[in-house]
Formats: sequence, C-alpha cells, structure tokens
Amino acid sequence: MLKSDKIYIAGHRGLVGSAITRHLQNAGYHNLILPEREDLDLINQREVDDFFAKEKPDYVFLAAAKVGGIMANNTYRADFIYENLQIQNNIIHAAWKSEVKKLLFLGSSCIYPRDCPQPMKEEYLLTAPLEYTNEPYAIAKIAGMKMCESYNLQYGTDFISVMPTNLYGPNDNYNLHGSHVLPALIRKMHLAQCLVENNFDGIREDLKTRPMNGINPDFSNEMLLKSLEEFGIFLESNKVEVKLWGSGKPRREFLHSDDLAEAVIFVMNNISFTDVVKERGEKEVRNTHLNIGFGEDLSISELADIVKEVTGFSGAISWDATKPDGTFRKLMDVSRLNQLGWKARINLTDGIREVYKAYCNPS
Ligand SMILES: NC(=O)C1=CN([C@@H]2O[C@H](COP(=O)(O)OP(=O)(O)OC[C@H]3O[C@@H](n4cnc5c(N)ncnc54)[C@H](OP(=O)(O)O)[C@@H]3O)[C@@H](O)[C@H]2O)C=CC1
Ligand SMILES: C[C@H]1O[C@H](OP(=O)(O)OP(=O)(O)OC[C@H]2O[C@@H](n3cnc4c(=O)[nH]c(N)nc43)[C@H](O)[C@@H]2O)[C@@H](O)[C@@H](O)C1=O
Repeated sequence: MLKSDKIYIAGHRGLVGSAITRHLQNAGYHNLILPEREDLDLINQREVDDFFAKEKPDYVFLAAAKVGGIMANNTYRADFIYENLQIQNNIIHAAWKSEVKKLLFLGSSCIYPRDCPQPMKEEYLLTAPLEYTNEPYAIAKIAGMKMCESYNLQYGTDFISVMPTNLYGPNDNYNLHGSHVLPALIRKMHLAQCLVENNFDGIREDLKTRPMNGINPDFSNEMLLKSLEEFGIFLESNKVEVKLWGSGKPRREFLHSDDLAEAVIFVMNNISFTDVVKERGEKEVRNTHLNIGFGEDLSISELADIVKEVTGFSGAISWDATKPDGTFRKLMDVSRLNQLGWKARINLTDGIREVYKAYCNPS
C-alpha cells in the first residue's frame, strides 16, 4: 500500500477497525475512507454498491461485522448469521466489481471444529462439527473465507482472509449484555470492587460512562444492587461475590488489538493470495486463510485471577454452571504467519493493565 492509496476500513469505530485506523494513520497513510454507519448501512446492498462505485477504494479492510460474546452468539443466532452474511457478501462482491487491488477479510478462530486438535492449524477447517453456541456466526465466517478464496480462484482477485483469536483493546464492547469474557470480567470486577468500598457513586459514574439497558445511574442504591445481581454481582452479609459463567475450565488465547492491527497491515503489505497458494503447493486449493494469535492460552479461571489482581477486586469469585462453557480449547497454530515474518508482542497481563487504566480514565 502506498501512503496515498485510498484505503477503506469497514467498521472503523469497532475494536479492530479503530486499531487498524490508528495504526494506518500513525504510519502516515492519509487517504482513509471512514464512512459512518448512519451514512452507509453495510447490510444494504444498493448502498454498498453505490459507495464502491463512487469511492473506488484501492484497499479494503473488512472489519465490520455483528460481533459478541458466547451468550449473544447463542441467543441472537439469526442476527449473527444474517447480518454477517449480508455485510460480507455485499462488500466482497462490490470490491470485485470495482476492481479493488486487495481486500482483507476478518474471520474468527470459531471457524474450527469444536473438538479440534490443538494448536489449530489452518488445514483443520471443515474436518469435524462446530461448537453449538456460535455455529451460525462460524458458518458466516467460513462462508466469507470461502467467498474470498472462490473469487480469487475464479476472478483472479487478491482477497486474503485472516482468522484472529479472541481480541481485546481500546474501544472494546463493555456492555455486559453482549460482551466477550475479558471486557466482561474487567467491568464486573470493577463494579464489584465499588461495592466492596460501598462506593455507589463509582457505580453510577461507570453506568453514565458506559450506559447499559435496564440499569439506570439514577436508581436508588437498593435498585442498583438488585440490577447488579443480573450480572452475577452479589452483596450478601457484607461480602461481595462475582459469579462468572461456566466452569472456569475452558481455555482461551487473547491478542491485543494493537498486535492484530500490526499483523493485518503486515499481511496487506506483504502477502498475496498467489504466495499462499504457492506455499501450500496443493492441487485442490483450500484453507488459504491465515491464523493470527498470540500462541499461548490460559484457563478462564486463570484469566479471572489476573483481572482480579489488576482491578484490585478483593471479594470472592464463584462459577455459574448454568451458563455455557463453549469450546473447551481453541489455541491457534500461528507458525505460518510467524514464518512469514510476523509475531505478537503484547503480553496479556501488560495488555490488561493498559486497558484497565484506559477503562478508569476514559477520554
Ligand atoms: N472481538 C473479538 O474478540 C474478535 C473479533 N473478530 C473479528 O474482527 C472483526 C471486528 O470485530 P470487532 O472490532 O471486535 O467488532 P466491533 O463490534 O467492535 O465492531 C464492529 C464494527 O462493525 C460495524 N458495523 C456492524 N454492522 C454494521 C452495518 N450494518 N453497517 C455499518 N457498520 C456496521 C460497527 O459499527 P458501529 O460502530 O457504528 O456500531 C463497528 O464499527 C469482526 O469480523 C469479528 O468477527 C475475530 C476474532 C475475535
Ligand atoms: C471471539 C469468540 O468469542 C465467542 O466465543 P467465546 O470465546 O466462547 O466467547 P466469550 O469471550 O464470550 O467467552 C469465553 C469463555 O469465558 C466464559 N465466561 C466466564 N464469565 C464470562 C462473562 O462474564 N462473560 C462472557 N462473555 N464470558 C464469560 C464463557 O463461559 C466462555 O467459557 C464466539 O461466540 C465468537 O464471537 C468468537 O469468535
């Protein structure tokens, strides 16, 4: 990519899109296209077609999607499959029609089988059944990857798919109705520590900064306490307890969005579909996506211990077995991308410290 190339970042306000935008801007790319959702609804095919015909971007980062944690995926199954298929179909097809030089599609580690051998290599895709809780989302992501691959094979485009592990960083979703585990744990323990300190003003401040449906900062202390119970935060006999989901035994790998942004810009600048095909050397071209991860995982219970230490939460943690565990383990094999020249650098505890500092001091 040249610094003056026209680069469209779809989803530039999200966790991933904002990190890519930040990194591109810091590196001197100055012709970024960043339309607001109010002006361009990516579910609407005509709006997307008109946008591409008018703007004719050189490069596209496809980081717009319907995204959420395990419960959101499991509950809003129709929205997750419909919105993701629509957004990616519209953008990938329009990118082909308007002769985009290169497009990067973001999938997710949930594309791999539920009981996948660990660490998960690219070629394990579609070798066994998927995890139930996020099957519709995973199927949309597999379709997106296959769409990029198929357009490359039939039309000679250069559309690369990357499959990141669980991510965290600035602009994460802290809404406890739909968040992933790491932002959820940070917020739950932050709120719970306010309770330990009898700091209801702290709870109100938090709710004003990051509003959530059904829990109003103007509630009385009693109503706030009742509302927090919905999120597993309890005050009983002067003791505060946070009840987290599942057994705490599943393992997850976490990558900071700054590392992810560096990885995808590296891929955009250095790797083309033809390189990937050559490297595979297979007759039937498939599994041309690239994993992006940190390369290490930990249990949710170990993650909770780190968040407890970082947030200073001094109450108790317990586990709610009525909530789903999801996939037991999904550690990425990142050897392909490592060999191509990229490696993650932000250690998890340092990353959590940084995001918690930003959480407490929102700009
Ligand atoms: N978060 C994670 O842990 C992981 C994410 N990924 C993938 O990375 C990508 C980005 O995820 P992430 O940044 O976390 O998600 P976010 O929810 O933070 O951001 C999604 C972005 O997409 C935009 N968007 C969604 N629907 C539409 C629409 N109809 N029209 C226009 N814009 C829309 C949102 O706009 P607005 O801001 O206006 O709402 C937002 O900017 C996704 O493809 C996701 O699958 C992969 C692995 C893990
Ligand atoms: C990135 C990835 O994210 C999703 O998959 P997931 O990794 O299973 O999602 P998660 O981050 O929400 O949970 C991870 C683990 O953590 C446990 N857990 C404990 N306590 C809380 C808790 O309070 N909130 C949440 N959300 N989880 C909790 C939870 O029970 C689970 O065992 C996909 O749907 C899909 O979107 C995808 O690709």
